[in-house]
Amino acid sequence: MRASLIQIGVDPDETPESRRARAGALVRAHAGADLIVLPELWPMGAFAYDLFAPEAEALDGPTATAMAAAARDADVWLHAGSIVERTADGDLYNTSLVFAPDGQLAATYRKIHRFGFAKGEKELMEAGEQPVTLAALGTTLGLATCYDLRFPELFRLLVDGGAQVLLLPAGWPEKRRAHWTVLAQARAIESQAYVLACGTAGTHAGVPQAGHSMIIAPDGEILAAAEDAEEQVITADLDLAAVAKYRESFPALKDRQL
Ligand SMILES: O=C(O)CCC(=O)C(=O)O
Repeated sequence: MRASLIQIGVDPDETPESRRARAGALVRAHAGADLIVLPELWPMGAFAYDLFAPEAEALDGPTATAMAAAARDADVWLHAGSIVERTADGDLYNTSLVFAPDGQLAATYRKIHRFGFAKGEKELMEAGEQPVTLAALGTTLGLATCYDLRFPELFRLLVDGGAQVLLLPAGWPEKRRAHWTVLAQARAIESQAYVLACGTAGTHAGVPQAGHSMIIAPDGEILAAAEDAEEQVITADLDLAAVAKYRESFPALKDRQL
């Protein structure tokens, strides 16, 4: 299974509308992949708190519509990163969207751990409550978003739900890049699962982004990595059958006591 991560640049000099068109074109340009992953809150930027309410949209809003069309045109599974979702009640969530190759919305995940200390997401958004896994591509995908990476108990629940490939869109800041690399590798190693961690490039709301997106194997080996925080696409071939074999040969998950 071929996976590509699009580390899209999120800078304030581009409108969300223009970025949506560009993201759609990038997805179409990588139509040879089976699975494409975009970052967290890329339409406006994960730290652009003042744009959360103005850019919030329903699950059939402009980002979802554009990404459904891109998934269909490229004939790929598309984890379209996350949007600020506005519900019918007016609540906001940081919601990830996964589209099937026919353009149908196959899964949504509302970020459980909100980032921002007492401000940002904590102040402006509601917390999701439900871990999400979905069957796709002959495996099980587990969904998590950015700050969730710091909470291994969520990843245990995803593994218990059958996840063998963990998808993590993010808008991780450069100043904590060391945590990004170590924690993403740790989640892969302890989950004995692939981790596809896709961050953003550029600087928005004055926060330089870490970039350095990674595709990590179940034994922690980094199979592909962005070399910096510039916009780029990274690709790797995943051996899905190898996950069960690896878990069998090194039975750390089976040896859990708690
Ligand atoms: O945990 C961190 O250091 C960054 C998390 C973050 O930026 C986010 O969840 O949006």
